[in-house]
Amino acid sequence: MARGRTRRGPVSGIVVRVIEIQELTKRYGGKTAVDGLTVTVRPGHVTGFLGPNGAGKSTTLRMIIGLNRPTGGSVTVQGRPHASNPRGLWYVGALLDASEVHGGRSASGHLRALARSNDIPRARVAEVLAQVGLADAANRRIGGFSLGMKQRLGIAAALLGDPQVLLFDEPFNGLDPEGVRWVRGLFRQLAAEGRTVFVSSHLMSEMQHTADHLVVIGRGRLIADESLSDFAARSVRPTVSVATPDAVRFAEILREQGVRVQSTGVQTLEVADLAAARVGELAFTHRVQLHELTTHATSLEEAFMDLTADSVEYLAGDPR
Ligand SMILES: Nc1ncnc2c1ncn2[C@@H]1O[C@H](COP(=O)(O)OP(=O)(O)OP(=O)(O)O)[C@@H](O)[C@H]1O
Repeated sequence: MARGRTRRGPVSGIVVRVIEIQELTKRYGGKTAVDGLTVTVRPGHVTGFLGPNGAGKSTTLRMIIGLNRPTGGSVTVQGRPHASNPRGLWYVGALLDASEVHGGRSASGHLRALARSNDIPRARVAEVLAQVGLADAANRRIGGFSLGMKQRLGIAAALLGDPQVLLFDEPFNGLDPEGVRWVRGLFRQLAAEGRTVFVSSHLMSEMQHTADHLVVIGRGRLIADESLSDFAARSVRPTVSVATPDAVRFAEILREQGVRVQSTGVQTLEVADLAAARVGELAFTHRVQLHELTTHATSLEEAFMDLTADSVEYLAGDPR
């Protein structure tokens, strides 16, 4: 934080960094984009906000900062509706749509305008441009920026007011692998500083290396709100692939033990909920010859797709 600044929280002397979402609903005509969502997003974590396309993530983020007005329910940041916070960027920094910037302006001109309208010291502009790696592009027109550079500029704008609450909508779009690694490190650092970091994505593969807590929605409704490790423990079940010339008999033996078995080919089986060592022991006891015994873990991405399968709005057609 810039020297000499004092943070004026909503309650004198106390900084509340939490986002409280209560029964939040947004309808567009007959379409319900967000449907009675209740979630608390806490400080000190990177919270991943996951859901398939059209699940209502962007609409929720826009309602958090008062850009969209809820049809029902409420959302408060640091104890009050954000739209009523004067000098908003001191409280909440948000990267929503990185392409929504004036292409004719320079990067530093864009940030200077934001700083001016939010009463933020001008010195912060150079600080945040350096922080996101755009110091050399400070005077270049945004219109010539790549999508990745626009994302970095959007992140710089979010950091400008040194806020305790940060929202990022699909921040990895357009970033190269080095950019992705950098953003992950930045989010972890911001959370370690005790800030609230809420990051939307429709890809679990992006979130599993970024977030430590997950909020999953589908069709505007809450599906899961738990730590990444709890989600993984609950949903990632190892399966064991078995290849044997005696597949039919071995499947019977396993079923007699109460084990779930599926035939995956003439000589192959997939065994659920039983460790490979135990499968091997049973084969040995019953003199079943094994050609292969391999453990697979379902990926978190598969678990996420299973979880949200009923809420996917846009399914690709059969490519025949
Ligand atoms: N201004 C609007 N007018 C009408 N419908 C809208 C509007 N904004 C969003 N919607 C609809 O609300 C639903 C939720 O959209 P939203 O953009 O919040 O989803 P999302 O989870 O952010 O999706 P994505 O990952 O594709 O960005 C979608 O069905 C969308 O078509």
